[in-house]
Parts: sequence; structure tokens; C-alpha cells
Amino acid sequence: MDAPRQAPTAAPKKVRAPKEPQDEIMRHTVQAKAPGLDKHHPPSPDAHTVTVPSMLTADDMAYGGNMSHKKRPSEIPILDGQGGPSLVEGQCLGESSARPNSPPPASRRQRSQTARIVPVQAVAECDDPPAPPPRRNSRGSLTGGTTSIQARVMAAAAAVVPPALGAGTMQREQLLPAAAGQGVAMKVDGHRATVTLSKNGLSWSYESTRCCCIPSVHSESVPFTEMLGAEVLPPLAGMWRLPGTRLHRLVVWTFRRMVHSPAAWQPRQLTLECPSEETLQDWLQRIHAAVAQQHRRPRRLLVFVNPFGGARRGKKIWDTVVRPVFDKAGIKCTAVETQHGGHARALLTSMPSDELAGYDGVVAIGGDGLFHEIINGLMELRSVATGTTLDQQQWAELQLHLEETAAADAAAAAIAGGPVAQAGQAGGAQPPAGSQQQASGPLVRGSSFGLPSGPQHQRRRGGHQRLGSIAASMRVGHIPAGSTDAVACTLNGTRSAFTAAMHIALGDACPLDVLRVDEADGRHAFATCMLSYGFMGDVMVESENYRWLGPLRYDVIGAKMLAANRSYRVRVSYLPAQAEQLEAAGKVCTAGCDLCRLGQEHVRLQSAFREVSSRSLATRRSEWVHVEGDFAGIMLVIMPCRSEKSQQGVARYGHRSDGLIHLVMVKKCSRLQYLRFLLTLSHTGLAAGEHGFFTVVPAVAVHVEPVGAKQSRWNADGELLATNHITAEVHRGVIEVFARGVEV
Ligand SMILES: Nc1ncnc2c1ncn2[C@@H]1O[C@H](COP(=O)(O)OP(=O)(O)OP(=O)(O)O)[C@@H](O)[C@H]1O
Repeated sequence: MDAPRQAPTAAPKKVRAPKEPQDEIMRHTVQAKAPGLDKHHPPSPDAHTVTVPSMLTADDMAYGGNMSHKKRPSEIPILDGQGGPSLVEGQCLGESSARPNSPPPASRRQRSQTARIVPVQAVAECDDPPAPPPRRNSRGSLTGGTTSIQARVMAAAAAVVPPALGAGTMQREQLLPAAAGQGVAMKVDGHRATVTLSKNGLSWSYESTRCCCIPSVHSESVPFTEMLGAEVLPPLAGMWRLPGTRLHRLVVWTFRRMVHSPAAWQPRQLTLECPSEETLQDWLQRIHAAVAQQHRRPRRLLVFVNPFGGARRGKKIWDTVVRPVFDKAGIKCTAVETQHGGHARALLTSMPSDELAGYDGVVAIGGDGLFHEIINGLMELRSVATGTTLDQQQWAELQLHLEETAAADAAAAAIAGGPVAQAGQAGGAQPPAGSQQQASGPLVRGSSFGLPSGPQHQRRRGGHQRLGSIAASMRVGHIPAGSTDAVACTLNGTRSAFTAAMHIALGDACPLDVLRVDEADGRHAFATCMLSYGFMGDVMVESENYRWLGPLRYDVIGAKMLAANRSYRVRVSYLPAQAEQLEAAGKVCTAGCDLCRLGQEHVRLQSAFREVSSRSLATRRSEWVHVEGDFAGIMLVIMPCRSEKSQQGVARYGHRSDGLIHLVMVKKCSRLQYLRFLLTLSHTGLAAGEHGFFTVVPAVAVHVEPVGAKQSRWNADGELLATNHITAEVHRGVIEVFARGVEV
């Protein structure tokens, strides 16, 4: 088959420099001189400072905000006007009207982290053979057009020293043209380049010249794992493009990492231009096939949108950011606009098992409250099936046991002449003398608390087994559209809705710890961020009356509560973490965190949810530590809880899945001391240990009983609990979320 007459770009003799801002080239050249010294890839995770950029900007408008969906409000899969909880099928990929827009102009700051520069010296030494004419392979693709730039690239690629990028490094390495073989001359985002489609993805190299004298070769790559999808577009028409000289276009939907905040991704519409439509169609098929092989990507999602969360941008974020991303990834969605608090939870728990089984995951577009609702709905289904909550009898036994051991501890301390564990000795991670003896008391020996074997649970279990295991296999995603968005900040390191949507569409998965809270009145709740009593509870109670202030309400009411300087008398009992659980103490949780990967073992195992309980409450009943006193605040922190207000996290060394509760006890103190505590929490985060008037203890279970008439309220992930007398126990990695941790 003859090569088409118009294929002049296949073997350019002279490569024109891409039009880039000069300072951009300078920056990258400097970067190339010191490979591995990129400050965004520090060698040790201990040195990491995880910051949460405030990002909910125009960049969040995925792939251009003027998507055609905006013009079709009738298709937005939101509730019907009747107010009933109808589920409406979302319109998804394949809609003929979903045409891509022209690529947004790359801003000066937007550079992919995969871009590499090879100093000119490495390039200049290679031989530059005369370029043979391009020819076609059996599939009709243009090949063999070894250009001068390609020869340079081949030699130069070997000289590239890759930075330590973690798990993705090898994959990107294999994408370099030198490793992948022959490339095809194309235009990539308007730059002439040699492009290769290897088994791992796309890679390309192009030459640029700075000030007419310092040429350098750039290499970039996009692995299939980072592609949403692709589409071939007809050539751009126009009187300056004569028929036959027009270039066909292949658009690849992906993202780029920002150099200064790699966790916050930006939409990227990669455009490859080439005169041969066959080549592009062939590549399109190969990209589709490779993307389809990513088996962890979701195919159907149930999406809840809270229209009143945060600045009331939930619906807009769904329309302009999330839906375009899901469309490009070919994900079918059922979107529900919540009508009232508790709506999402009620829908989940009342859904027939066959319907729930049709989804690969549930997504919350809202604040932490909506995410909390979804977790509670799923965990309720699981706990009913397994009976992993304390029933009334078990609660009574635990209560009796704790009262007896606390009294014995106090008596033993009095005999030994030591101080009784009161507020002020709150930090002792070691059980006080005497607690071991109490372990063998007859009442304790017969106790069954923590063992989910009650007849009530047995009865319930039969009918709910299937629902429980479906709920256990459900992944949960959070698209930030609330006031605090600590979940998204902790999981993704950013409040960018686009980034969160990409993590979901790419099928990222990591385990998350869940705190099970049993209340004295027989209710149960689940939390993933933080449970707080005292100051934070009071702020929550008050700020609900000031919702009209938006996110500002927390600051205003926080100042009011600081001035009030309240304290509450409580009895805290806790099971301290065991030595082997503290191995990773002092390590910041980031993407690829080893400790959290261990938590992965528990994910999807419905039995894991049950086992944890019996392991800690029932088998370690001799190890409870008791503290009683006046406290300004008690906090049970489960994950790092990063947010714009606490960029290092409330628990600096907390993890997504370490199986620990970071129990924070702040004694009654002066306003100034409490302000100091809040500043520590906000600036550096809290670390385990005694800190004068406050203590942080790693624990696995905590029991708190208010003593006295004056009481605060428990705030569980921003929602108020009905009762103040609680037992909380952490379940390691029992929920899987659409995330990979904070990329640094
Ligand atoms: N349509 C609705 N009307 C009123 N309340 C709702 C509605 N949908 C959900 N809710 C409830 O609103 C509460 C707060 O929602 P959400 O957490 O999404 O926003 P936020 O409180 O502003 O953000 P954050 O929790 O991050 O501070 C949740 O308890 C949720 O159950």
C-alpha cells in the first residue's frame, strides 16, 4: 500500500522548538541538572510534610466546564420533583453529544511530573543518520520514519535518570521510547514528537530549543492506568487546512500532576495529531482494550449529592466536574439528590440486595457528614449480619466489669500509696497496678461482651447475610463539597473534586479503619474521622444553629466556646494499643504507606469485622486502664484528619488503616492553655505522649461514661450522638475507599 502523499511530518529534517515560555524551559533544565533532588520527592516519608492545598477552583471544571451536559438539565439524574426517593439512571459515556472540547491552553505552571529533560550534551554526541522515508506496517500504521529527533531521543532516553517515584516509576520507565521501540511522528498537544504506544501506555519525546542555542529533549509518558479513555476526532476543518493536509486527532483523557502540589491533579486532554486515521483508530482500539483490562475500575456507581453541604455547590460539582469524568470513564451512575439528613443512610439500608449488588461503589458528593451517613448505612447492614455490636446484655456485663476493675485499681493505688488515676495522670499507657489481678474475677470470666453470639443476633443474621456481604464488598468515595472535607483531604491530600473523581474513576482502592460506637441505650454508630466530647461537641451543637454562616460557623462558635472554657467530669476506660501495633509510630501516612497496606488484608472480609471485636474486648479484658476527672475535651481520632484547619492532621502520625484510636484527653485548663492546644492541633498535629495538660494515647477500644449532671454531646464525624455513655472500638481496614493516599 502506498504511503499517502501527505505525510510530510513523518520525517522532519529540522524540528521546530515547541512554543514554551522561556522561564519554563529554564526551570526544567535546572531540574535536569540535579536529578533526584526534586524537593517533591524526599527520600524518607518521615521527612514529609503533608499539606492540603485549598483547591476548588476553575481547574476543578473537569475537561472544560462547558460540557454538553450543562445544556441538558432534564438528563441530570437527580430526584423527581415529587420529593420521593426515586432513583434515576444517569446518562453516561457514549452519548453522541458528549464531544470533547478543544484542549485548554497549558498554563505556565502546568507541567507533568513525568516530563524529563536530557541535557544537550547527551544529545549532541549521537550520530544523526539521514532519515529514511516513512513506511507503513501491515496494519497500515506509519512506522520506520526514524527522524533526527527520534535518533536523538533514543540516545538521550538512556541518559535519563528517573527520580524515585514509587510504584509508578517502573511503569513509566518502560514507557520511554528507548525501551518501547519504534515511534511514530505525530503532533502532541501541538508539538512535533515521536510517539510510542507500548504495552504500558503512551510515551513521546520532543526537542525544544532555548534561545536558539541550548536544545534539549523532553520525554513524557502516560500509562494506561492513568487514562480514563480516548476518542478519535475528525480533522479540524478550515480554509487554511486544505483537504489532504488535515490531521486526524486522537484525544486521550487523563490528568497531570502539579509540580508544587502533586496530590492535586489537573484535567489533561492529550491530543495526538497524525495524517493517518488508521494509525489513530488502531491506537484507539489498543487504548480501549488496555483500559478495559483495569479490573478494579468501577462500572456502576450509586452517587448521593447533598445540595446543602458546605457552600451548597454539590449539584454544580456533580454537573461540571464529576459527571464529565465518570462519562469519560464509561461509568454508569445512579445519582440521588438527598432530601433530608439521614436520607442516604435510609436508602442504603432499605435497598433490596439485588439492587445494591448492581453497584461497585457508593459515592458521597458533600461533606464529611454525608460520607459518614454512607459508612453508617453500609456498616449497619454488615453489623446486623454479623452481630458485631454490643447488645444490652453484653453492654451491662462490660459496664460491670469496668466499674469493678476501676474500683480495684483505685483501691490498689491507695494501698500502694500511689496516686489514684485521676485526670492529670491521664496519660499512663501502662495498666495501673491491680488490674491484672482483677482479670480473673468470676464475673469477668463469664463475660461474653465483644463476642457476637447473642441469640438476638443469631436470629437476625439469617436474612441479612447476603446484604451484609454485598455491603462489605462496596467501595466508598468522597467528592468534597462540604465545609471541612476532612475525609477527602486525608485520603487525597486535596479538596479538589476533580482529583477525588479521578481516584474513583481510575479504581483506586485502599482500606480505611472504622470506629464502632455502641451507645448505652442500645444504639450503634460508626465513624471514620473523629469522635469528640467537650469542646468539639459543644461547637457542633451550637454551630448547627448557625448553618447560614457556612464554614465560618466553626470559627465563630469555636471562639465563643473558648471564651466559655467549659469542662466536664467523665470516667474514661481504654484498652491501650499493644507494642507490635506501635511499630510505625512516628511515620506520616502517605500514598503507598506500608502500614496501611497491611490493613488491606482485612478489606472485603466480612469475617474481619467480627473477629476484631472478639479479639480486643473479650480477650484483653484484663488490660483496661481507667482515668476519671474533669476534662475540657476528649477526642478519639481514627485517621489523620487533615483539613485546611489542620494541614498536618489532628493526629499527625495517624494512618488510614493502622487499627488505632488516638485517644486525646485534655484536662480542665485555662483558656490560654486550651488555645495553645488548638494551635498545636492546627499547626503540627498531635503526637502520642504526655504534653502537660493534655495526653495522647494509642488505644484500640475506649469506654467513656459521664459522671455528674453537666454534660456535653458526642460529635461523631460532625454528627451528634443521642447518648453520652459510649463504648468505641476500632475495626482495622474494614471499609475500602476509592483512594490511594496522599501523593507527595
Ligand atoms: N437535603 C438535605 N437537607 C438537609 N440536610 C441534609 C440533606 N442532605 C444531607 N443532609 C445532612 O446534612 C448534614 C451535613 O452535610 P455535609 O456533611 O454534606 O455538609 P457539611 O456539614 O457542610 O460539611 P462537613 O461535614 O465537611 O463539615 C449531614 O448530616 C447530612 O445528613
